[in-house]
Amino acid sequence: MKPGRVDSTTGTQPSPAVTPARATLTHRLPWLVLAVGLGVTLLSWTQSVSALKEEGEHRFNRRVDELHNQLADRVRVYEQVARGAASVVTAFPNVHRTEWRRFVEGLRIPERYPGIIAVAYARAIPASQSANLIAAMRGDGAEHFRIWPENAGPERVINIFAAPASEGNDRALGFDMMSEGVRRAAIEQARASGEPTATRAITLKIDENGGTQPAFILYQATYRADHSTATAETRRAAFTGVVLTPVRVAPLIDGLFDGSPRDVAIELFDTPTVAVDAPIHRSDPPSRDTAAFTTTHSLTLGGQRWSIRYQSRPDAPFSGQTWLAHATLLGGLTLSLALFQMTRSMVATRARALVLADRITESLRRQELERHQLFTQAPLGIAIIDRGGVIQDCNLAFAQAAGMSQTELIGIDLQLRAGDPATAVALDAALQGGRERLEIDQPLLLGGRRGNYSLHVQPVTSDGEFLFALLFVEDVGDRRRAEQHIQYLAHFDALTGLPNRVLLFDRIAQALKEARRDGGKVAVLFIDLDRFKVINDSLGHSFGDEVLRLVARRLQGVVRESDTVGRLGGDEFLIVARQAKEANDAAQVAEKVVAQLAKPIVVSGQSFVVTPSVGISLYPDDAEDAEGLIRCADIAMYNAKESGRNAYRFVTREMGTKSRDRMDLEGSLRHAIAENELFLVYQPQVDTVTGEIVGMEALVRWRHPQEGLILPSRFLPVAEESGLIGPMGDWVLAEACAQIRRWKDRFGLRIPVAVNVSGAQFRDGLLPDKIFRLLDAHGLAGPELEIEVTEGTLIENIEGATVILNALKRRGVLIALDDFGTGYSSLSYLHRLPIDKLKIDRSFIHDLSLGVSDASVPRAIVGLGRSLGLSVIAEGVETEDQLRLLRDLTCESYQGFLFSRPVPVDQLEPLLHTLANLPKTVFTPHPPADPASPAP
Ligand SMILES: Nc1nc2c(ncn2[C@@H]2O[C@H](COP(=O)(O)O[C@H]3[C@@H](O)[C@H](n4cnc5c(=O)[nH]c(N)nc54)O[C@@H]3COP(=O)(O)O)[C@@H](O)[C@H]2O)c(=O)[nH]1
Repeated sequence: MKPGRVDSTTGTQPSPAVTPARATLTHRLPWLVLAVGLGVTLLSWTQSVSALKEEGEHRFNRRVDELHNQLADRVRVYEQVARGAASVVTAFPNVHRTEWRRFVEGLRIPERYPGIIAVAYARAIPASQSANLIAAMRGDGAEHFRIWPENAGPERVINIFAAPASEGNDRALGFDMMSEGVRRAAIEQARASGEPTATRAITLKIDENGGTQPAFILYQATYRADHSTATAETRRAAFTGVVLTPVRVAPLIDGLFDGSPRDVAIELFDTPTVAVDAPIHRSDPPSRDTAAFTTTHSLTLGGQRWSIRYQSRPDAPFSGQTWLAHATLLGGLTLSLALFQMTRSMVATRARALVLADRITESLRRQELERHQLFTQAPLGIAIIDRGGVIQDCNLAFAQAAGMSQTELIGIDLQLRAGDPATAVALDAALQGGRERLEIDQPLLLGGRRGNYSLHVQPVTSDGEFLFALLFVEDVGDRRRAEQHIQYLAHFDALTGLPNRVLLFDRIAQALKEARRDGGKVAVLFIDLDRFKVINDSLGHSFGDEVLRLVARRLQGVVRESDTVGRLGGDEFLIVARQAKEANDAAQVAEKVVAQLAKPIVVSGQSFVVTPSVGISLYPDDAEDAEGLIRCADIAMYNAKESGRNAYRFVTREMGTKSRDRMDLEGSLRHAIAENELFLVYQPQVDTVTGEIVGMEALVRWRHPQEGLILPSRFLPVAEESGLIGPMGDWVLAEACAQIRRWKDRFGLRIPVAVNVSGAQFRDGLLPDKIFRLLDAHGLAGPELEIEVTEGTLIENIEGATVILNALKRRGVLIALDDFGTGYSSLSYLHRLPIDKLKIDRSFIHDLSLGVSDASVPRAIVGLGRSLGLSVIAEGVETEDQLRLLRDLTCESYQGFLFSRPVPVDQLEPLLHTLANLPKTVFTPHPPADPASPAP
């Protein structure tokens, strides 16, 4: 696939999955390994144990052979000893017992023949010769010799010699061997066979008192030398006695281990088999443990067949290196477990790797899809070009920007088709590894459409090797247009299309430069439309906008091309007249302005005249820079307004002073609020019939440290213009609420106190919250306070005013409409607003007394109030005539110098005191001195 092109089929390629069967096998693999490992271990261990056993058995057998042969040899030797001793007796039938002893001692029995107790000789005699034998023996020195047991039988075989000498052997002398069955049987067999013959296991006479010690006696018969011993019969006839060799079994067996390890336990049976489990001798005490190896051999001993059972002792090292088997087992187990763990971890690692691989695949798939989406869906035109500048692929946005189809574009050589040389250069640079960005305003490609494009070329490399380049194309036409629009808005007034303040300053600066160079003059005309606010408020903003557009066109018509007409904002326009040689030139322009605007304007079928007030300033006469010139023209414009409107004025020095005074006043007022120079005076409101005080109006005053008392008519306009009306109004409200609280506390005040609220206070929308906080702070319910607003304030924003007044009304605050009658005659709003009271403007009351009015307006207002359920109060009542007229008109209350001027708190308090003491007080007009109000 070409770089960057995404095949949707690859996008849905399934991720590699592990089949369930394979997963199960993989899962079981560690257990399989463990099983095989354990199997092999068990096998190796069994084989190893069996090999060790075989080897042990072999060793054991060898050892047993060695012991058995040794035993057999001994027995043979003992037989030889018996035979040898018998030969001595045969050769020397009269051998003396001392010679016998010498002979036996010469054999060195204790060292050489373990187990043999003695080598003795017993003579065979008939019982009849017993006395002779006793006599012979005693005669030979054996003084105590006797035959025992006496009279045992006719045939006697009497023990006459026993060596080596010992107490036991001596005790055995005289014993008749034939007296006891086992011995007799053996002697008879020995006599018959002529061969050494052993008894079965017996207890020797010498041991009879010393505990059981198994032993046997080896008999060898002796015969007369001169007699034939060829047959059993002849041997019986030639029989002279027996050489007897008593042998204790224990030393015989123990002797086998002299000089070798005691590694085999031996059990001796005096029977041909070991079926009878009662050995005559055990070399070791019986053990509960089964011996590792056992074998049984037979031994012919003095013609008897004995059995010998050999058993390996537990501590005998026949099995050799048994640890090897254990080591094999242990090693095998360890290896199996290790392999199990290893496989398990390998399987786990593999599983993790598979999951990871799946994730990576999934992530790659997603990336691929994202790339695909990005490429195809991007609003940015993207093309992939190869090293030669040929398009390999492109998205729809690119094709749209190029004005060709994607199919047409693929394969096109961009460098050849670039709409301008800069594009070709950028491409060249990119293909050589650089990076280029440029904006072109040409057809992008042949066949493309003209427009603004931002072109960005990005080479893509891998390990420093160029792969392809990405070409991003963005249609920046909208952006350019937006920039141009912003540029336009920054310098032109959106409503009229005239230069705005910024451009006006620039134009003035240009004109000043020119004037400085040429020594000419520049005139600045500040134009403000008279009473435009009234038009705007009463006829609507779109109407007002249309008026402003028409005025702008007319103003453009009165100036030369080199002059500039601009709009400062609102209804304020500015004309910058270049090359004004003298003031008169400027005056002519101003006259033209006045004349042009004197012509009626028709908007929406309504014809009317908008007059201007024009102020003029001149460079270099009045100011040196744009700001100074505009300020001077503004001052002059005010002067024109003050002097009756629809006129023009040149700025003068006096005007400047007046304006400066205004500025000074603003500074002082700012200071006054902070320094508590403001204070309130209160004017009572009185019932026209009863003369009772029914309310009070709070009016602000300023005690200037130098100028003394300043009235609101002087500082309120400055406060309004400078924005100080906000903090000032807040102060008035706070002070009035605090005073109401004090009066309530001192006099139980029950009448409302009215406070004037300006349009600015109304506009910021925070008024209700501010008032609620004050009421709460002073513990007032709401109806103790009355808010006086003018019609103008309400008309400015009737919707907003409705919200604010409703909020105040909900809290119980009273609302009075001030200066009523002077406004906009649009009374339709009245029934929609929560108003309590109408205040007839004092101009109507004044006119009444002069007789210039027929009281129709006050009458109408009283009627209107009644029909709407509102109370009506007249202000500015100075005379009894006026009061009488008002009473006749049934106007409920009045306010004016007739009753009282606005007075400071201390002067009002005696009245309030009286009010507090009288349930229903009737105040007679009693105007107290008012140092805080001018005389009428
Ligand atoms: N926003 C605020 N406006 C205020 C505040 N205090 C006053 N004002 C407004 O300033 C205007 C001038 O007020 P002021 O100089 O106080 O004059 C008031 C009275 O002194 C005067 N008056 C009262 N009786 C008579 C009279 O018999 N003859 C006569 N010639 N003048 C009289 O009228 C003024 C009260 O007017 P009004 O408020 O419309 O009831 C004036 O518009 C004040 O509203 C303030 O704190 N905030």
